[in-house]
Amino acid sequence: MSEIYCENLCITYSQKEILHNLNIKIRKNKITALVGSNGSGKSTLLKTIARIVMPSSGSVYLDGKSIHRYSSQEVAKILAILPQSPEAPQEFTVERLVQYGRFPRQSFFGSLSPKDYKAIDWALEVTDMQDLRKKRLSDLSGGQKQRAWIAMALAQEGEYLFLDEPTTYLDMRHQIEVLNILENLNRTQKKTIVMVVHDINHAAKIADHIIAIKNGRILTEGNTKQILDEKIIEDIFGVKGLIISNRIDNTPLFFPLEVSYV
Ligand SMILES: Nc1ncnc2c1ncn2[C@@H]1O[C@H](COP(=O)(O)OP(=O)(O)OP(=O)(O)O)[C@@H](O)[C@H]1O
Repeated sequence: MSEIYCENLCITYSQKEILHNLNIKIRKNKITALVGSNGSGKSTLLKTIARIVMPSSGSVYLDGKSIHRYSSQEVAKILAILPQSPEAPQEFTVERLVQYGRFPRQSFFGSLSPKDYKAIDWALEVTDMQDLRKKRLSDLSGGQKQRAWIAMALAQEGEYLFLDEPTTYLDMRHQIEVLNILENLNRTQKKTIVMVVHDINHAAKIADHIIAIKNGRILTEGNTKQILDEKIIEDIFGVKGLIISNRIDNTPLFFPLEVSYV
């Protein structure tokens, strides 16, 4: 199992430092949620860990070597990233999209092997997309589309799955559906998942570890019980509210009340 961590990570855009000196170790076989207000640097952090953005100083290490010294194909065999608004030609079928997930593993001749077909079938099965595999992306609902993209990322068969706001734009039912798929993937396949999530209750529902980013720094990190705290959430999001208890399993939930101006 590969190991990913970052040391003294700084990111600069147009001479402005966005992320300042971050040290993070990704917990293997766990779900980590990155939370924080708009513009705090969550997506930038996710993209840097996934080798898409180059740090201005510090490094992301994959098995002890800077991730930026691996080829993109080597990295793609280990991690798959689903960006915030992925795009593909709308006439693509689900199957065709998912096939692209096999790209880093395909032979020089680019033809799909029985192993590729097996991985594609598995990814469609896990995301409950088998019946929709011949449908065009243009004919899918938002929730189905998101599942198709998750299937594509899964077909890569990496140990790590990085997702940027996978539940955004989905209605409540589809949000829960996607969270359940991710939770199952982690619990049954031991996938290590790192996801940017806006809804703190979603993070609390499935994450083993929550990292709160504020102004490009780690404000705090911990498990659900440690982070689901009225003062901490006010600090992260600038919102006052109440921690209430889910009467089914007593897990904490945050109920927002008002904007905090402190
Ligand atoms: N390519 C870019 N060039 C210049 N500045 C950028 C670029 N991408 C992001 N930024 C800036 O970096 C900061 C962090 O952005 P980022 O998208 O990482 O935040 P975020 O926490 O993911 O926000 P959101 O929750 O709104 O998606 C913001 O101020 C943003 O404007």
